[in-house]
Amino acid sequence: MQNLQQVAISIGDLNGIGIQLALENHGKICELVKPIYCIDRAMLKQAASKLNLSIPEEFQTIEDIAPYFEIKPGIVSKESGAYAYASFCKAVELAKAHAVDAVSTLPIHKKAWELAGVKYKGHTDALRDFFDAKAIMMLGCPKMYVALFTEHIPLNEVAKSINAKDLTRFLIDFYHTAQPKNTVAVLGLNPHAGDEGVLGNEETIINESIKNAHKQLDKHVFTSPLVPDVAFTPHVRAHYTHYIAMYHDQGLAPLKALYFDEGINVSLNLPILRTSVDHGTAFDIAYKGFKLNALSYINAIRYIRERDEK
Ligand SMILES: NC(=O)C1=CN([C@@H]2O[C@H](COP(=O)(O)OP(=O)(O)OC[C@H]3O[C@@H](n4cnc5c(N)ncnc54)[C@H](O)[C@@H]3O)[C@@H](O)[C@H]2O)C=CC1
Ligand SMILES: NCC(=O)COP(=O)(O)O
Repeated sequence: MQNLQQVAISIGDLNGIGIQLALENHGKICELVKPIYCIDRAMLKQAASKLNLSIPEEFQTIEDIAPYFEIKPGIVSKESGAYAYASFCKAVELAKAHAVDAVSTLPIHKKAWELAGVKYKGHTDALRDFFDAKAIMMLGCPKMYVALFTEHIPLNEVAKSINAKDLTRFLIDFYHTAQPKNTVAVLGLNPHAGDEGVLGNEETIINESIKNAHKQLDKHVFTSPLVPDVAFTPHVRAHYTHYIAMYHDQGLAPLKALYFDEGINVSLNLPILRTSVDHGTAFDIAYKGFKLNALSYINAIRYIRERDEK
């Protein structure tokens, strides 16, 4: 039998659903990889007891992640934010030291990170800084992946963030790291992709970036800016597996409408492999005995396994 890869799993916000996913799916995860959970035993026991779940055998944990605190299901808290961040940092530390082959992250709450004084909006943002690399956030599944040119910024900053230098670099990095086999659909920004300048001009910059990228790659990879409200209709989707969106909800609203259950989040263009679930902390259903959908979590781990097999 093939040696399984070791994967550090950061435990996410312990007031949310991540720990239930980890406990309930340990058996399935162990068929794919060897997981190491970045959580102290005492915190694990507290969570398992609150969930009324037993701790599976050979559930490998790590001590001294962060101070013990009382789990408060569904509550945004500084303590839980600090623990989630420390757990993520431990997972990255293991990957940096080559003690694991990859990292997979359970969901964190952005406000809890902020309350804990964490300066990053999310994992991707932090990884960019940790590795001084231009990480690319891509979510999806083999039927449809969407990479985000801008992500966790306010909407009123999107248009001014679109410039040819950064977008050209992004397109080239995306091509090298996502390795798309087919033409990649690039979205315009404005309604009707600007309608030849009637409704905005950012498409001129997007077009220029696409041309620059084609020249530097010496191949034709990307479409011209597509009309965003048409780009995800079934007959257009039939032509593409990879999309590039100019902002978060332009890409993720259609993706999650179509593939929320099975989708994952992958950080491209980094020296380590990091995947994640595509959903958040789901505080509304945490510790309430709800049956969770675990497909995103399992697929996030499966992606790591399949990358190893390639
Ligand atoms: N990978 C990560 O760390 C991510 C973190 N977040 C963060 O999570 C927090 C909460 O985000 P929301 O917008 O409320 O989205 P959410 O994904 O936590 O919840 C949206 C809806 O989907 C349901 N849901 C989510 N995952 C589920 C699962 N596995 N099984 C069954 N139902 C599930 C929830 O109950 C809720 O009704 C925010 O701070 C957000 O930024 C959001 C996405 C990814
Ligand atoms: N919308 C994706 C999300 O919020 C997760 O971001 P990250 O934590 O993977 O950077």
